[in-house]
Formats: sequence, structure tokens, C-alpha cells
Amino acid sequence: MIRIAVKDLSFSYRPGEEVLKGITLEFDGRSTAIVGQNGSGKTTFAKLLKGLLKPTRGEISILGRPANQMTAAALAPYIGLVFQNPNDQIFKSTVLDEVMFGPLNIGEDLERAKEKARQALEMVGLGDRAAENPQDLGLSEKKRVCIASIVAMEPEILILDEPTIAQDHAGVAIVRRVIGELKERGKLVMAILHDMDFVAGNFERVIVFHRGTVLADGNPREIFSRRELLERTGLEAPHITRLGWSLGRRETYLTEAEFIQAMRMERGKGR
Ligand SMILES: Nc1ncnc2c1ncn2[C@@H]1O[C@H](COP(=O)(O)OP(=O)(O)OP(=O)(O)O)[C@@H](O)[C@H]1O
Repeated sequence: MIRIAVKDLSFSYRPGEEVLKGITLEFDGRSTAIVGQNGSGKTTFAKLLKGLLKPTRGEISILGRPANQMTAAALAPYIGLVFQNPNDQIFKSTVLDEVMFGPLNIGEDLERAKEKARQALEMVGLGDRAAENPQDLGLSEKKRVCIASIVAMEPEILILDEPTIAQDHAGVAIVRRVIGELKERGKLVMAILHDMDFVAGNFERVIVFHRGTVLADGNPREIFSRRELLERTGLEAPHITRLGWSLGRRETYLTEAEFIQAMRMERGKGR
């Protein structure tokens, strides 16, 4: 099922300077990573989908609704965006109030909003921080509060802008688990990412933005096999892919498990 359809989408912040240039894309249920150099237009694209910016040209349909004619607030029950910088999102004085704000805003009653907020906080590993002031938390935890705020609204589409930034190993594992759980619930999860290891291990589709256009679109193995594409767009292949290449392998390994399996099979054949 197509959840988002984007047709000939262009956008300029200033007249004559197009930041997005005639993008046409459809999104089904596959988890999707949007990658590309700084300034290629990824965040602008996400803000357009969420209704925070209006296209200079083109059309956006979200779950069959004409999103270019809708406000971000009207789109809130269907699509949520977690900002790259938590300080752009957080404004309440307790973590619980922050996460309850979204569900309350889309019409949940107080008890239900509280329940959803508590569940979302558990999901992001912050179940015991509900009473704290979000401004007293570290960046990694603030970021997870923002993820919980969107998860608590249970939209069908979630866009996470750089969810792994500022996360340590444990934080990255939590973000991975959250994405997996959302996928299991049938949500469309999209994320803007610079961490290619995370992209390779966690997403079914990768879209490469380059100077306001879509340069490539495929599954991670297709994308990370294209060395000339990676070079041209300044993207670094996942570390395990590069390790395979430096050992002279032609295969594109995406995870350590795949790499180890291939090594074991080779050793087995050698005996
Ligand atoms: N509010 C704004 N006003 C004017 N220009 C902007 C604004 N926000 C972004 N831009 C410009 O639009 C272009 C695309 O920016 P955008 O943030 O969408 O790229 P990005 O791919 O998300 O980059 P990054 O990976 O650094 O987040 C850049 O040239 C940027 O300088």
C-alpha cells in the first residue's frame, strides 16, 4: 500500500534557489533511510512531508490526503517528525508532560494520554525519568524523549531526523529496538541518517539525496555495492562493507553476522 506519494516536488527558501528539484517518490511500508551529503535537502524534504513547509511546486499525498493543503497540526495524527535537535521540540517542564502533549493535542483524554506517554517512555528506556525536567537530561536522553513524544501519538508514519546522533552504544541499541518494534506494529519508519552502519543493519530501503534530487533508490545491498555512487555523493560504505572490500571480497557485506558467516563458509571449504 502506498502511504506517501510525492509528485514533482520542488521547494525554495529564497526565490531562484531551489533546494529540492522536482522529486517524485512513493513510500510503501518499507523502513526507509534517507541519506546524502549535508545540505542535500533531506531535512527540508521531511519538513515538507510533515506540512511544516509548503511546496513551491508539486503535490504530496499522505495516506491519500492532500498534504499540501493541510497544516502540520491537521497532519499530526498521521505523520510525526522527530527533529534533529531536541531543543527545537522540547518545551514542557516534565518528561511526562512533554510526551503527553502530543496525544492530548490530537484529542486523547488525560488518562489515555498518560498511559500512552508512559508506554512510549518505557519503549525508549526512560520509564523511570517521567518526573524529571527534560532540560536536566543529557542530549542522548532528550533525543529519546522526543522520539517517545512522537511514538505516543501512534501515527502511521514516523520520520526520525538523525536518531542515532549523540547516542552511545546502549542508546543506539534502544533506537534500533524502537525502530524494530514500530516496524512490527506496521508503521512506516523513515529516518535521515549519516551513520551508514546503522542504515545497513536496520533499513529495507535507502534513498540517496544529492543537491536536491534523488540520485539513487534501492535496498541497502544495491546502494552500498555502488562504489562510484558512494564516492560521488561523499557517502562512506558501512565499516563491514569496507572491511570486505579491503580483504579483496567482491560481495557487499552489510552486517558483522553476514561477514562472519561468509568467513566460516570459506574456512569450511578450505578444509
Ligand atoms: N530555514 C532556512 N532558510 C534558508 N535556507 C535554508 C534553511 N534551512 C535549510 N536551508 C538550506 O537548504 C539547503 C538544504 O538544507 P537541508 O537542511 O534540507 O539539508 P540536509 O540534507 O538535511 O542537510 P544536513 O545533513 O546537514 O542536515 C541547504 O543549502 C541549507 O543551507
